[in-house]
Amino acid sequence: MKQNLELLMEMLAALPDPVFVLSESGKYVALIGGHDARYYHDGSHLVNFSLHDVLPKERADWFLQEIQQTISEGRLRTVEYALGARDVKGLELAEGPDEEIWFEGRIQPLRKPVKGERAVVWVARNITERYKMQMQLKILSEQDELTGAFNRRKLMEALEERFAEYQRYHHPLSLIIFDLDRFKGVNDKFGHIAGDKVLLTITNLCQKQLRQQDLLCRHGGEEFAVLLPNTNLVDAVQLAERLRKTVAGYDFKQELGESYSISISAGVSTLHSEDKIESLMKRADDGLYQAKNSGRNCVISRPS
Ligand SMILES: Nc1nc2c(ncn2[C@@H]2O[C@H](COP(=O)(O)OP(=O)(O)OP(=O)(O)O)[C@@H](O)[C@H]2O)c(=O)[nH]1
Repeated sequence: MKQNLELLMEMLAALPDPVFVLSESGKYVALIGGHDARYYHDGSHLVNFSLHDVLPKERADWFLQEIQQTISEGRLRTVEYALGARDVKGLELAEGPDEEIWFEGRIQPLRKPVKGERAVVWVARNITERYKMQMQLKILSEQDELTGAFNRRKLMEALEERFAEYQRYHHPLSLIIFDLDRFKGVNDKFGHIAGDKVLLTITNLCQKQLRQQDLLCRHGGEEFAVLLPNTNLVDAVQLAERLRKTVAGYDFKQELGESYSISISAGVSTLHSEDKIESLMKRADDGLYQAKNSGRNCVISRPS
């Protein structure tokens, strides 16, 4: 019996992740495990304090709500959250990671009350490395490798999101589709690698002209799209003109080894009520087609 108890105590003390017992009213009832300072700060002083004693109100409210929801559902729940040592009173100077830690919290209701209150076990696992890798993968999955602009997949995702917003709030949404003029000639004369440099430079030139909320995507080989939230057709055309002038006014000497000008053609459209994403794209595409047929290096808007 004594041996079993000793083993149990040994096991509890050696738990790699901190395990809290938190009451329904938000009190830290107990804490065991999580002693490796590479991953965790020592929070043993928290016991007998309340969430609201040691955390900013908003954070404490969130933890409390998760505890209460777990108790009311009566089953294991998993949450993810970030918390830094400086968010928790008394941990500021404790040994442990300097940066904010991402945690996976696994919350399990206890079967019996503790000190007269219902309570949960909250296992807090440091998942910062995994979280960072997920974020990196997400960025990579949304990015065009050559230019660093967003890719078509991100464009479609953003279009869906903005379209849903438009349906609710009717904020204007416009789209520019532009394409390099006679780019085949650039590749033929200077080679594909030089052509790649041109694509990268054009991306950077355009990006500098855009607001943070605008989304520049490489839509196909030498075709780009710019999604413009909160922008009406008149302003979108103005921006497309600015992009056109910026590219046309640039000398690609550094990229191609000799003075060389390249132009773009653009089509512009804006979302209407009763519209679909496909029709917004089609009108911008039609505008681009018309711009190519009108001699290139120009912008054509297609209101309808
Ligand atoms: N260097 C480089 N070239 C590309 C890439 N993707 C597409 N292209 C080239 O872009 C050129 C597109 O040629 P076309 O569709 O004939 O169009 P264009 O010569 O630009 O003529 P217009 O669009 O009619 O003005 C082709 O030479 C493709 O090889 C890329 O990633 N890198």
